[in-house]
Amino acid sequence: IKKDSKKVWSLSNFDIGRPLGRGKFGNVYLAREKESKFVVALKVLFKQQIHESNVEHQVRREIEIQSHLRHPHILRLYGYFHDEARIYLILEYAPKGTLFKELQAQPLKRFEERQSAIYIKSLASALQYLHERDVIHRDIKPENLLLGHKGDLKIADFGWSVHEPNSMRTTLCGTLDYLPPEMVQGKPHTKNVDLWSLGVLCYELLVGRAPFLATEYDDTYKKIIKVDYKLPDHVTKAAAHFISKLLVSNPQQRLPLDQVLIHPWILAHTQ
Ligand SMILES: Cn1ncc2ncnc(NCCc3cnc(NC(=O)Nc4cccc(C(F)(F)F)c4)s3)c21
Repeated sequence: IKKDSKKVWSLSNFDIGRPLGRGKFGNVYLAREKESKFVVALKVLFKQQIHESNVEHQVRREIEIQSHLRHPHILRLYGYFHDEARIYLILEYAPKGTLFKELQAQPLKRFEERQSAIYIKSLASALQYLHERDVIHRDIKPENLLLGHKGDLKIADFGWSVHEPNSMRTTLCGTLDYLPPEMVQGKPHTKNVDLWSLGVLCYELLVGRAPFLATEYDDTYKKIIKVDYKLPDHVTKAAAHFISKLLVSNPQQRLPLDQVLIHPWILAHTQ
């Protein structure tokens, strides 16, 4: 969006298209800015629900953090506006949708090692950019990873991102699947939580399900604390080694991002 970022936007500046996704706080729609014909995604958040869930501070922080980020693998937040009932986020449109949808579309519901390594490398470089700015994403999962028109990965939804270091304040809701031991135990946590999630994501891309999946909430809890996961036989030794360096209970012992980017499994599949 070329206009100066101080511009005050309103709904009348946009033609609204089809829904792209539905969320707890509101839906996201394809939209086109009328003057420039620039296509965006418009995420609508209902103030009532935001207020009831006491996450106003998170929306403000998301806007503050993401509007200053510029990286090829981070979805742009171009701006925002609000009316009496809703907050609108003006987002970069990702034509190939979520990685979650792409994963479901795979014949075996999982990716080959090469494709998985390409996604993981893109994500690791985006996380390196965030961590250099002391930003922790904290919500890395296939639903929050989008694909550009070339199938290139983009991290989205900074609704849970914070500046490091941090101790959990807002009660967690939704799936535990991606949370590291220190967060499920409500301990203060650092950017190393994103390294754990990178390992969980790598497992899910290669296997087709999350490593600590369980039917009961507290079974997942127990498996996370014990780092209790198994890898199917089709996963190569190099991939298994890579995952084992990230799914480590002690946050300090997780493979740092600069090592992730030169791990033999990543180098073998991406040049
Ligand atoms: C599905 N899809 N397909 C193509 C496509 N192209 C672009 N975007 C899409 N989807 C939207 C992706 C998002 C980006 N940023 C978000 N941010 C957010 O959702 N923030 C947010 C929400 C609820 C509560 C809170 C908080 F803080 F109050 F807790 C914060 S959602 C697309």
